[in-house]
Amino acid sequence: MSSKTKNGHHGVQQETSKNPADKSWLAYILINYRWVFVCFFLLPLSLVYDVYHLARSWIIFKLNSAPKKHDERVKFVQKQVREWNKQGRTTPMCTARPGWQTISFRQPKYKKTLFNVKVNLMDVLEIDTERKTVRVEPLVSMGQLSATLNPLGWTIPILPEMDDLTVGGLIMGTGIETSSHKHGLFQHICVSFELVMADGSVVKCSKEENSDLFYSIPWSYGTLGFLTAVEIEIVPALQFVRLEYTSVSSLDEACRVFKEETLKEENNQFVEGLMFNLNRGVIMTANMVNSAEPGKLNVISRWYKPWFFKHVESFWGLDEPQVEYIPTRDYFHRHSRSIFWEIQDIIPFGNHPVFRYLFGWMVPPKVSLLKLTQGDTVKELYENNHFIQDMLVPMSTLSDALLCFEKEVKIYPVWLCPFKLPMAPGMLRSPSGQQELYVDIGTYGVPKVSNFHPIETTRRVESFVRSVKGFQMLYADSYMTEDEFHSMFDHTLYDKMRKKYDCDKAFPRVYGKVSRAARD
Ligand SMILES: Cc1cc2nc3c(=O)[nH]c(=O)nc-3n(C[C@H](O)[C@H](O)[C@H](O)COP(=O)(O)OP(=O)(O)OC[C@H]3O[C@@H](n4cnc5c(N)ncnc54)[C@H](O)[C@@H]3O)c2cc1C
Ligand SMILES: NC(=O)C1=CN([C@@H]2O[C@H](COP(=O)(O)OP(=O)(O)OC[C@H]3O[C@@H](n4cnc5c(N)ncnc54)[C@H](OP(=O)(O)O)[C@@H]3O)[C@@H](O)[C@H]2O)C=CC1
Ligand SMILES: CC(C)=CCC[C@@H](C)[C@H]1CC[C@H]2C3=C(CC[C@]12C)[C@@]1(C)CC[C@H](O)C[C@@H]1CC3
Repeated sequence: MSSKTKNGHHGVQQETSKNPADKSWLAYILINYRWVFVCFFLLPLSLVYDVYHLARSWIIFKLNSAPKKHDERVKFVQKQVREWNKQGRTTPMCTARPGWQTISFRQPKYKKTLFNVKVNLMDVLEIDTERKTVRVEPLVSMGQLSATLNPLGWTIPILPEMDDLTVGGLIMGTGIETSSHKHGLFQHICVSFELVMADGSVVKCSKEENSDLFYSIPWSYGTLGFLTAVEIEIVPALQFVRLEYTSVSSLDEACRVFKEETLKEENNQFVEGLMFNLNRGVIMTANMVNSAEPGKLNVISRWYKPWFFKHVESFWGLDEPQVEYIPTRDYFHRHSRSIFWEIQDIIPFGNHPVFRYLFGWMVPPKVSLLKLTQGDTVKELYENNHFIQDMLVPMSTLSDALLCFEKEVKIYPVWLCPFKLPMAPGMLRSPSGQQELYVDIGTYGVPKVSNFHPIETTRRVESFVRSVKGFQMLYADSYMTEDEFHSMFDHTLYDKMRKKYDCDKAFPRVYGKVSRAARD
């Protein structure tokens, strides 16, 4: 199992076995037997939560109440902001969405002290097949959106894979998927935003209207205004994805094949890599198709199917590329069931066929519920023995970046996802001023190096990323100083918009929200 430490212990057990005397029996049980709580309590609860949400969306969709209610809901957001103005603008604002519900790694501390504004807008508003757009409210999740669009034969061009990611979070933060080499980041498929600003007014922006505001919203983390609706591009969705797995056996080969496949933009709608160690990986390329070759269909969402990353690993070492067909929606959410590979630290036997056949239909536990119930002991354990980061680096530095991660954390699998960074104003400026090819390197798990230190190691990795003109995804822990943060992200347009829309007293700055100090 990838989470075994150097000396062979499971990551979650490492802490207790090192210092058994330090831990009370309760802590020991909480850490080593978290699976008992997860399997018998969280899994059924997650299921109930999902069924409730699905039923609610379906009823609203069928009753068509969402479009009519939208204006009313926006007025409620405006009312709260006007109230805040009346009260003398004393404490800055943030959304009232509780920290445990978010996918971001930490529970934001600032939620307890800032003025909380309820932005409970969670419905698909309109699908316009003529203009090829879908209009949604910010709490619409990726699972909800794919369930709505796919049966109608549509999808958004970039569908980040975890079901519970929300449109608002993906715009105010960022979103990426294996189609990003063609379409860019989530922000690049957005057509327009509707926001409630600090003075309570509603402002719409797009490339044509209030374009400065439009370009400064992505990565602003809710510090320019409250998002109330978004128009996103849609593209036709075919029934299946034809997936080709190519095994690579050295770092050079991995980087070469990954780059070549990414550059074949017209041939490959989706490109992804999983490295199982520095010299062993599988590069996947995929395209949507309408039919599957007989005997090659693999419905990976079925409850008894193995975790997707394990399935991918089984292709390593094969001489010829292997082909299979996966239903499109299953492909989009292929890493949801195993929370990438994080589930193996939570339910260590979760990929065993007996478990899959008996209980696989309840998996995964919801990230939000895991966060809510983790308690201080497990939180500390993750803090000290775990590393969750996505670093966006230029494709030309992929090999160096993988070497850096090997030296600093040695966590595998490593997720590789290419994306194009178009030339556009905003926080994420391409250093050359031209469109550039980047790659997201995702590392989630227990470090296998002896000198891992959560702060120092992360700071060294952050420093490497800055040195190659890369960017850190900010849902995870960032230990950069404010100056370092400013050297990574271009704040020029952001500062201009903060001034224009009088945000200083209204919202914290981005750094104030994403730095480790602002999070529990
Ligand atoms: C969430 C939602 C938003 C809507 N927004 C608008 C709107 O902005 N303007 C407007 O004129 N009508 C809107 N409608 C009404 C929709 O166009 C009617 O429900 C449609 O005319 C139903 O036609 P049907 O019975 O032939 O299709 P059905 O066979 O009932 O439609 C197939 C599926 O597509 C869904 N659907 C169809 N059209 C839309 C749409 N435009 N947006 C979202 N889902 C759709 C249906 O709810 C159904 O689930 C919306 C409906 C819903 C559920
Ligand atoms: N494949 C991918 O791309 C993946 C992306 N992620 C990351 O996860 C995060 C998204 O998680 P999610 O739980 O959806 O979002 P979060 O609730 O974590 O929100 C992220 C930020 O967006 C702000 N925000 C959200 N909605 C609004 C709104 N309506 N108006 C103003 N600000 C808003 C939040 O502000 P506030 O603090 O005020 O609540 C917060 O600062 C992103 O940071 C993303 O990068 C994680 C996994 C995979
Ligand atoms: C694909 C991209 C860009 C990112 C994927 C990141 C995710 C793998 C992580 C984002 C938040 C993480 C959390 C956990 C696992 C890994 C993420 C989903 C936990 C569920 C791990 C167990 C802890 O008790 C709670 C964590 C919450 C956040």
